[in-house]
Amino acid sequence: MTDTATPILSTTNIGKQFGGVKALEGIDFALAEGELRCLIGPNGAGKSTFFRCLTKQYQPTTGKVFFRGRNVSRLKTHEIARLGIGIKTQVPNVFDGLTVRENLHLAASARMSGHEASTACDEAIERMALQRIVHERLDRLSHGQRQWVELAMIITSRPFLILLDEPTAGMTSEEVGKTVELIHEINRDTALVIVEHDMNFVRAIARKVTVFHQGKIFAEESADEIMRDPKVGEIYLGKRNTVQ
Ligand SMILES: Nc1ncnc2c1ncn2[C@@H]1O[C@H](COP(=O)(O)OP(=O)(O)OP(=O)(O)O)[C@@H](O)[C@H]1O
Repeated sequence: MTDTATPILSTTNIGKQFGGVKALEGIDFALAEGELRCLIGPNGAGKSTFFRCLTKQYQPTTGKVFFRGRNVSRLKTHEIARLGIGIKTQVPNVFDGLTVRENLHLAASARMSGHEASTACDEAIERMALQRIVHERLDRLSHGQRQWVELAMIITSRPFLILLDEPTAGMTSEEVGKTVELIHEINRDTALVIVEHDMNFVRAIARKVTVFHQGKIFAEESADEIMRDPKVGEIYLGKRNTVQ
């Protein structure tokens, strides 16, 4: 097998049980280098649990997680972050009283020093198009702008892979549109896994989609095929239909 065929991230037989509840069962998942994958599924399907097993917020009950060919099953969140996985959960991870630039500099300084950190901040500001707000305090920004700052903070560490939990939650449709552009920019050199409810966003991202249902992978197809698949419509709506 060549290096390019080795997935950047994979799992074998991931399961998670909460007491008597099997939230996840037998998840075999593989993400190629540079891939952008959306995880979707109806409420309670197991997406968030799987996301948390990947980020190590949860320790899976069964199975293994591999990152760049290395078994990372026993590592903690901060340890996989150090290996080059950027994580954005739904819990804000910014300092409200600091400016955009100061937040970015703090994020970059955790991994690199002086000049290198400044360069990483400049790059992130340009790539996430934050030039106009770089001296604004975080508490003065809109919800969408704060999310973009968090994306910029993640890319200052130049991760190989980014895991995002519902990045467009609470955004206006205009903000969702801009986020699509920013995600595509990030995906030029970084693989991404995105848990997402907003089907317009998933359609716009237009890559392969993994559908969860009742703790298992139900389907794995292109976004277009998923939207047309009546069986996927059925699990969302409880009847034969397509995803809206
Ligand atoms: N901490 C927990 N304790 C007990 N049961 C849990 C816990 N977390 C999740 N579950 C259960 O596991 C199953 C999967 O939940 P999960 O939150 O992963 O689904 P989801 O696809 O992310 O749903 P949503 O879109 O509503 O967030 C559900 O039956 C849920 O009730």
